[in-house]
Amino acid sequence: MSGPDLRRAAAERAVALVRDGMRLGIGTGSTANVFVELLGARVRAGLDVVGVPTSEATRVAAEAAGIRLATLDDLPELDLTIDGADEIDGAMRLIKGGGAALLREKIVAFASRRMVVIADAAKRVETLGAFPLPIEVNPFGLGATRRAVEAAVAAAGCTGRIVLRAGAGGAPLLTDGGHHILDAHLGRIPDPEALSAALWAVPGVVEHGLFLGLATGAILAEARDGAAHVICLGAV
Ligand SMILES: O=C(CO)[C@H](O)[C@H](O)COP(=O)(O)O
Repeated sequence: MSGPDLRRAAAERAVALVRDGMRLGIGTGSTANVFVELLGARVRAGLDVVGVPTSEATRVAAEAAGIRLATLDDLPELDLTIDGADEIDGAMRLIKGGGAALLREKIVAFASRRMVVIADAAKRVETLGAFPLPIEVNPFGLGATRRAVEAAVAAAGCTGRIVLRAGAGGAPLLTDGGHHILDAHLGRIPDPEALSAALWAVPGVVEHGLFLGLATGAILAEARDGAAHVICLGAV
């Protein structure tokens, strides 16, 4: 049983949640890509939905799959968002942004009545933080913002390296919004709410990858007895 099999199992369960007429938020990443592929097959078989993609990469994939797309200007309220995650804890708090799409992902999730996470069950953790926390920052004043982020991280009881994420070619990565990402290698985040508040207080921070109180459900796939099984958390 491989990672791709588990991603497919979670995405298959998620696509079964989609009903005719739904306004969907469509996530980013390898698991969300499988969802896009499966949703496209249902659309071609006659399902009528409209989707808001959370990244340029997802927009391209969804268009190629034949999914009708809109923006949050056209559709400010969505019925359901399906997205991946880098970590999920027992309270369905998430770390997201491994694919650098956290800003649009959070805007779309916030505009959505329900957000269901799809992931390999290996992403489930006791305490968030083993996955480096992505922090999206404005390029202006990067050095000062970085210092302020380090202070905010310390004030929230965390320690660790803050690394500017590089893109292809080694230059600092630029997100779809034209920002940089600082990855905070914290190991553990004892109080995600405190860290969230501390980061939001830094002017150059555009958004961070802690998704707190946004996920309403999760579909996690694990291998058991040579087959993929899904575990559902929350309302799915
Ligand atoms: O937050 C994300 C992108 O910004 C992704 O949802 C997250 O990185 C999980 O990706 P994958 O399904 O490829 O493991």
